[in-house]
Amino acid sequence: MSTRIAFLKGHGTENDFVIVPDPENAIDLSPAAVAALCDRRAGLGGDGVLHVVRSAAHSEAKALAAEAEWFMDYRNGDGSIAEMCGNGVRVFARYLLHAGHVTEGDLAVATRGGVKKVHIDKDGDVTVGMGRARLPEGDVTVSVGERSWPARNVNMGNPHAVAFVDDLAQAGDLLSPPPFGPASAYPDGVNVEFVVDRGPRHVAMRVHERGSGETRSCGTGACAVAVATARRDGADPAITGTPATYTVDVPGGTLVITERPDGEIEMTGPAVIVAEGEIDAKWLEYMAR
Ligand SMILES: N[C@@H](CCC[C@H](N)C(=O)O)C(=O)O
Repeated sequence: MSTRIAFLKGHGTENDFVIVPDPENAIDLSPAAVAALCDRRAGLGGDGVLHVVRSAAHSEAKALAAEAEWFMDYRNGDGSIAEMCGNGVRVFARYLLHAGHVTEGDLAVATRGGVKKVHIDKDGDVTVGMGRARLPEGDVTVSVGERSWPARNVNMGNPHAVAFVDDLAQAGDLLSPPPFGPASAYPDGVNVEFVVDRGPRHVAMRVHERGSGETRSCGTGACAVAVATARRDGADPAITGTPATYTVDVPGGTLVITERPDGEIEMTGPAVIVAEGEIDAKWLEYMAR
């Protein structure tokens, strides 16, 4: 009899994930296995995988086990590893509630970007403390085809290049082939956001994610956009002493981002579980061969 592997499907503003509960870290999730799960035609389909592991059972999270029982072992759709996924951590928390591992309210989740504090609301929204943004100096340019734009370099634990454009369509129908930031600035690749103004402290963006292609939302990307827009607008909470809140529309919904005077950034938005099921371990083994 073949072994079954449980999975769930979830999304945060349509940034969608295959969730693989694996408390004791017993499943071999090779990059090829992740890519097979995320394949939208031959697999389940997703922008990435949320591998749900007890911190104590994972070499990268053991040291965080006293602070956070669960580790989000996040993988991009192509199987690569990323430091952080903002929508992922909100969907991860929604899964923990769904599975009865936690109750509504506050919890901590271990990630490669450190321990994140999460709040699960009764109304369905999930808020995550994303930490502080770093804004490395240096000129960055992003290009799509023949067009190029200057961009702001923002690090949210993972790298982002934020470009302000006149019209989101300027970046093309589909952000592929990938927009390009100078290789020297991003030796490990970069996520690229294109941004337009919608109103006071209100913007809209499209994103091309490293390791996943164009997605319908990116949480770390929305935070990078909020910070880049605030600085462009001359709003720096560390100087003004007042929080700056931006509404960021993404193709898959809306995220609300607040940067506080101490630099800490909070992101709020929906996180949904849409399905659950099982796959045959032999199928995964075959696809990952
Ligand atoms: N969609 C995510 C970001 C996932 C990681 C990114 N593709 C990277 O490689 O840095 C989010 O919601 O933040």
